This record gives sequence, structure tokens and C-alpha cells, in this order.
Amino acid sequence: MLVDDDPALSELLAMRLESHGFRVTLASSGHAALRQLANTAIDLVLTDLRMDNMDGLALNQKLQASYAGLPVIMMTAHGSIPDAVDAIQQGITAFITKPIDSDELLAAINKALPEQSTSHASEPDNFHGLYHQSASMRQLVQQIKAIAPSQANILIQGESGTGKEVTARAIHRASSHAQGPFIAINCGALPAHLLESELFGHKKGAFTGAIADKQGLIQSADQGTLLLDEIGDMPLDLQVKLLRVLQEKTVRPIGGHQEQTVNVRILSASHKNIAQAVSEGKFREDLYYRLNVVQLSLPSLKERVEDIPLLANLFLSQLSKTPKRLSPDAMTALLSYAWPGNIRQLHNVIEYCVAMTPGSHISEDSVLNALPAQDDRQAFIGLNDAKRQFERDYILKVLALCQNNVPQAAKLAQRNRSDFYKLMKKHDIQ
Ligand SMILES: Nc1ncnc2c1ncn2[C@@H]1O[C@H](COP(=O)(O)OP(=O)(O)OP(=O)(O)O)[C@@H](O)[C@H]1O
Repeated sequence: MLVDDDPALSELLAMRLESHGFRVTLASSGHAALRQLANTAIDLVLTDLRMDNMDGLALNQKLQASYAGLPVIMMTAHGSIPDAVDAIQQGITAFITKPIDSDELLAAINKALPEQSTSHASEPDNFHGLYHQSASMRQLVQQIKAIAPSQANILIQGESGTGKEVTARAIHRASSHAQGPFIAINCGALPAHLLESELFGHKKGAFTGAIADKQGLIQSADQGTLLLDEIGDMPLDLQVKLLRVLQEKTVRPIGGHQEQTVNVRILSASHKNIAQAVSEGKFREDLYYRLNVVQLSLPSLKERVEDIPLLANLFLSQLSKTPKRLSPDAMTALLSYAWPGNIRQLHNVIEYCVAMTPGSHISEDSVLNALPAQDDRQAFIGLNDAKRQFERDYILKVLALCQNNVPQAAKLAQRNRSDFYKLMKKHDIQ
């Protein structure tokens, strides 16, 4: 909480702090600060010393009385720092002199904040529309931040609905091509001849039906970014043409005679394993290396359950005109599900729940109704089932190792023979 009776200065300082990831609540006086504190969870108070009615020291006294241990940093003009001993006795955590030096302020805040402050450390991140909270996505975003400004072509791999297009847009926005267009094309959605003309364009009369010149998407994306989605579905002969674009940085429309220079950042995406397609001869190795200068792998939603509450609440706020909340049981149901359709499926489930819930509370039943068949629901099995499953797999593995020789398998599993037979019977293993 930033307490200062100078609104212009407060706004400026709040902006600076927010750019460093802090959530800032403003209060224009000591009294306003105390009122707001009664309803808001605050980790630290940054207050001006000189304020009308209640100055910083008086505010600090009240804070120490009602919120013992709450760190307070005092901002003072040069030469107005009260006696240091007096200040320490009053429990003030630090003094910062005006004009405020950002580094000094950040150092003081970081020193004063408890390790896991509630409103800063758990704050969800949004990197150009790519919302995330899980450690794996934070790591991926660090990777994106490092490579986005370069010209490197990037291959984004991930299951369907994991956010490959959202990621590509975020890369575009963080790149030097951000002022140019972002164009995406799904290479699997069009027959080969149409895909070729969409990508490279054509000249009038180049083929039956080519009644006018048409600019291709590669050229339309000049100075910007082109996302080739489902690149694994691109036919081999088009792969050769694309390779030329990447090597020469020129494009020639179908039926054209002149090469046109283009400056396009090429991003590609696929839910298929392209390395495997290369080994199977379905994808050109030379093109793979050109596209895959950097590879990003998006984890499935099941592998980053920490993102589920954040994304569910985000979609809820986007899709519902009135405020709605998921009940704790409804959230547990979302967390327990396997999400084969990943974030797109989560979006659809929340959309269904919003449409089916006139009130403000989304129930577990509403979530369960939105999820497909019971069998697929459980990503998490209970401990007892997990133990049983492990025991069965273990016995099968030991038997396989011993080529179904039961006495030998029993010995390896450190069980006597009759115990081992009992276990086999329990798991219906012949
Ligand atoms: N991190 C995210 N934050 C917010 N919304 C997301 C995020 N990731 C995905 N989405 C949303 O999920 C949906 C699917 O995302 P997207 O189209 O990028 O997935 P995809 O991997 O490209 O899917 P496909 O392989 O089927 O083309 C979209 O509605 C998108 O807005």
C-alpha cells in the first residue's frame, strides 16, 4: 500500500512498482489507509512522512498497534529523517529519501517483505496473453523472452489445445517484428494446391480459376511473423518451396517469373513429433533444421495443474457478464480431470458452466455435467488404486524378467513362493 497525499507522485511510483511485478493499492491519507487496510490484505506499507491531519509517524503508530509486524517504509524529504533511535523504537522498517531512487526502494522493499508475501509471490503472470503460474510455464516464458527478440525460427511443439498459437502471438509481440502483421495458417486444413496458392500467391492465368493476381500469405506477412500451424501436414513438394523461401528470403508466386524479397519471421507449430516424421521420411530433414533453430515444448495441462485455477478464473471473468465463482468442489473436479483437450477444453467447459449457471456459484455438478464420460474423468486415482496398480505392474514386470518362472520371480521380489502365488491370484495373473 502506497500512502501519499500527492496523487501525481503516487501514480508515478505505483507504475514503477507495478512494472516490477508488485500489486499496489493507493491511499491518499493516513485515515484512508487505515480504512482500506481493514478490507484488504497488505504485505507492506510505503508511506510519506509529511501529510496533513495524520503524518507518517502517526500512521505508523496506529499500524503498529493494530497490525503488529506489518513492514512500514517511510519516504522523507532530505534532512527530515527523525532520530534513528527514535525511528527504530517506533518500529519503522526503513527510510527512503526523496527523490526516490528505484533501486534503493526495490532493495528496501525486497528486504522488508516476508519471503512468501501473498499479493506478490503468487501473482499470476501474463506474458502478452500467455497466462501462466506453473513453474514449467514460467521457465518456458523465460526461454521465450530470451529468444523472441532474435530472428531465429522457432518450432512450437505441444498437444492440441495447449496454447501453441497463443505462444506464437506472444513471441511476435515480444519481437522486433511486433509492428508488422501476425498471420497464421493451418497447413493441415487445405488441400495441397490451395495451400500452395495461399502461401506463395499466384499470377493471373497461372491455373484454371486464377482470374486475378493474388498475393500469398508469406508476402502479406512481410516485416511481421508467419505461423505455419500443423507444419507436419505440409506436403513434401511444398516443403521444398518453403525451404527456398527460408534460404533465399525470397518468394515467387505460382506462374510468376520474379522473386520478391521478404523479411518474415517464421514460426511453426505441430502436435505431431516432427523429429519422428523426419525419421519416417515424411518430413524433409533440411527444412526441419531450418524451422527448428529453437524448439519450445508446451506441457499438457495435466502436467501443469497449477495453471488450472488461474485459467478457469480467467475464462470465467471473460465469459460471464456477471461475477461468478467456482465452488471448492467444482474446482477440485477441474483439478482432478485429465484434460485430453487441454486449455481449449477447459475454456469450453467453463463456457458451458457459465451458460448453465444463472446464479453466482458454479457447482461441482455443473462441472461434472460438462465433462465427457465418467471413465475419462480421473487424472488422479486414489492412493489405494494407485498401490494396487503398482503392485500388479510390478508382478508382471518381475515375471517377465524371469520369463514367467514363478519360483525365480518370487525370489527376486523377496517373497516366499506361496505369498507370490497369492499376489498373482489377487491380481488375476495366470
Ligand atoms: N496460457 C494461456 N492463457 C490464456 N489462454 C490460453 C492459454 N493457452 C491457451 N489458451 C486458450 O486456449 C485455446 C487454445 O489455444 P491455442 O489455439 O493457442 O492452442 P493450440 O495448441 O494452437 O491448439 P491446436 O493445436 O488445436 O491448434 C484458445 O482459446 C486460447 O486462447
